[in-house]
Amino acid sequence: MSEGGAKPWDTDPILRVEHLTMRFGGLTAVDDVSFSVGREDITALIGPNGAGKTTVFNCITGFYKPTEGMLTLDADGGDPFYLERLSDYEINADARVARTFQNIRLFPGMTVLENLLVAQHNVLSRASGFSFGAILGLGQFGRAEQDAVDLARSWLDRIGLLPRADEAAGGLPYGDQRRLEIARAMCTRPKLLCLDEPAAGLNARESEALNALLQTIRETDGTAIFLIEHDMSVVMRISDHVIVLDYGKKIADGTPSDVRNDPHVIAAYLGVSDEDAQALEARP
Ligand SMILES: Nc1ncnc2c1ncn2[C@@H]1O[C@H](COP(=O)(O)OP(=O)(O)OP(=O)(O)O)[C@@H](O)[C@H]1O
Repeated sequence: MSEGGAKPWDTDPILRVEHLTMRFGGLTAVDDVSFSVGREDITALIGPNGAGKTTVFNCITGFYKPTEGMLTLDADGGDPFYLERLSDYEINADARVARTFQNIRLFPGMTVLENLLVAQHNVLSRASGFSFGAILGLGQFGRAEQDAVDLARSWLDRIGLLPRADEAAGGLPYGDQRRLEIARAMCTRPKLLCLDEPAAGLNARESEALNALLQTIRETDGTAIFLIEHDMSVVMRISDHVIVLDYGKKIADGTPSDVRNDPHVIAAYLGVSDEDAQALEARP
């Protein structure tokens, strides 16, 4: 594990996870895990199958209520959001945490553009005041609707799908569907974007396009990215910070080069015993 002074993600975190524990009956899926997610970072959560990665995600995004622990999301100087106390709806709409899932969850029969408009239904519902004027497209609602279309089209432009705006989303190639899902999450203007295995099933070219998209989000949108990923080429190339879980516990936390050379991480991935890991660590 990396040692030394304070890391950038500790000095300016958007999210602090403290002593997170999640038990399912007798099984401890996540065991007293603490880490920070930096405001301007791409942070990766990695680990072998069953290590507890998705469970951590589900706690942060409100799908599970943690058994123990605090999840504090910074609120631009206002009162922070304590995510462990909020519903998944509040975490998304108020704390502005968006997520994607391991399996694609677009509406395949809707058009590409409609998928991005559906994502903005909270803003549109608020602007409508649920009124008759909204049905007629009047006043505030008319403007909000135009803003929603403009935002959706600007995202389609960024991911190169504007020419296919009116096609059914289900007919897009897999890599385009993955990037459309990320664009859909970004249409909610999140402060923290959580991506569950975004590179799963992508070929090398699609993976390249994904990397480029994530880097531009980090650089131009001011959205922190937190991702679970098995594809080490993606993790090592685009992450600023990598956290490694094994059997529910954090075993490493540092820069990509810190964790790449960590004997505990090597041992976890190769399935060697703790004793062998110690021997690896003791080697000059
Ligand atoms: N709802 C649940 N009920 C009971 N056990 C669960 C539940 N969700 C996860 N687990 C268990 O918790 C442990 C961690 O699972 P989790 O899905 O978080 O791991 P993971 O690191 O995301 O794995 P993978 O890389 O295979 O997706 C596993 O033993 C899993 O079977």
